[in-house]
Amino acid sequence: GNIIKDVMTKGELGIVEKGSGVNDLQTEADRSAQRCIVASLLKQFPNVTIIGEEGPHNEEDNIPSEWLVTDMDETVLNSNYPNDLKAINPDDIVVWVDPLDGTSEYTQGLLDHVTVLIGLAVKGKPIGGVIHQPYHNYKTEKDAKGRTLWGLVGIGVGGFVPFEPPSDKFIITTTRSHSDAIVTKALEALNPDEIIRVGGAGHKVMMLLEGKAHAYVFASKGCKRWDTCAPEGILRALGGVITDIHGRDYDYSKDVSYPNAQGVFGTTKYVNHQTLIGKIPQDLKDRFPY
Ligand SMILES: Nc1ncnc2c1ncn2[C@@H]1O[C@H](COP(=O)(O)O)[C@@H](OP(=O)(O)O)[C@H]1O
Ligand SMILES: [Mg+2]
Ligand SMILES: [Mg+2]
Ligand SMILES: [Mg+2]
Repeated sequence: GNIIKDVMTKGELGIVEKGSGVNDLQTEADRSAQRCIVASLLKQFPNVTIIGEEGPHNEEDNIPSEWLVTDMDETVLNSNYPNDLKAINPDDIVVWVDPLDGTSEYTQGLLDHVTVLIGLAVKGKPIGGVIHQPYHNYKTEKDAKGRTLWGLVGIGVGGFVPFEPPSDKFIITTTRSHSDAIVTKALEALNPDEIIRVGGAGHKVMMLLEGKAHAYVFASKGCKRWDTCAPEGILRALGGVITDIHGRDYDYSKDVSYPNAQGVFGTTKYVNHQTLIGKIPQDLKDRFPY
């Protein structure tokens, strides 16, 4: 989070167009934050697979020593772990890293949409994650420090207070910078009372976690596993779920292809996931074949 803020303060974003579509940018903040996260994780967990959005890591990467994060969260470490979590083999773990989620919004100065996502998948299932929001409340609080939300299935969540969304209306959150006719059609089929358009998969799932929306719907193949792993891990710790628009789980094992090519459909536990999936017309679903 500090690296992302430092790059913005210096003002030299070093924007590169990644070329896989409209609004697919990378900045110096994406690159540096990924190097920090990957090097810090590898130092303590050399045997787990780590996959980051900004490409494979270089074993010889010498990051500035002050970037290496070595401390751990005592509240999490002191938790009472369920037995199935105690016996995990490092070979079964994949950490999905999105060093800066909401890059479009970052470059446009919509800074509170930005998050850092570190997701934990075990045997292909997203079971936990961390969402760091470096610019939380930055407009209203002087010296705002950002915040870190976490969740682990079987243990719970921390860093925020879960809220139930309003029971008298139905609110969907979706993309603000990657919309198209199909994305819109899927939203119309669900007939929401309100649509909240914000940047980043992390930010949208925070809307679900904090009761600002009931569902996150994105009928597009634009999101990748690193966008959804961490948010999904936390959402699942609260009884919610993310699937594709057919209602099937994504596989987060190390050998999968990265795109969430059948769309993103996330819900809180307060609405019926399969009932909502059932409202998406079949011809629209057929646009997202396996
Ligand atoms: N058509 C597309 N092409 C490339 N990336 C896309 C995309 N649609 C969504 N994404 C990625 O999915 C994440 C959430 O998108 P959105 O804010 O539109 O909901 C963003 O992650 P990054 O900012 O980490 O790249 C965004 O780039
Ligand atoms: Mg990106
Ligand atoms: Mg992302
Ligand atoms: Mg990113």
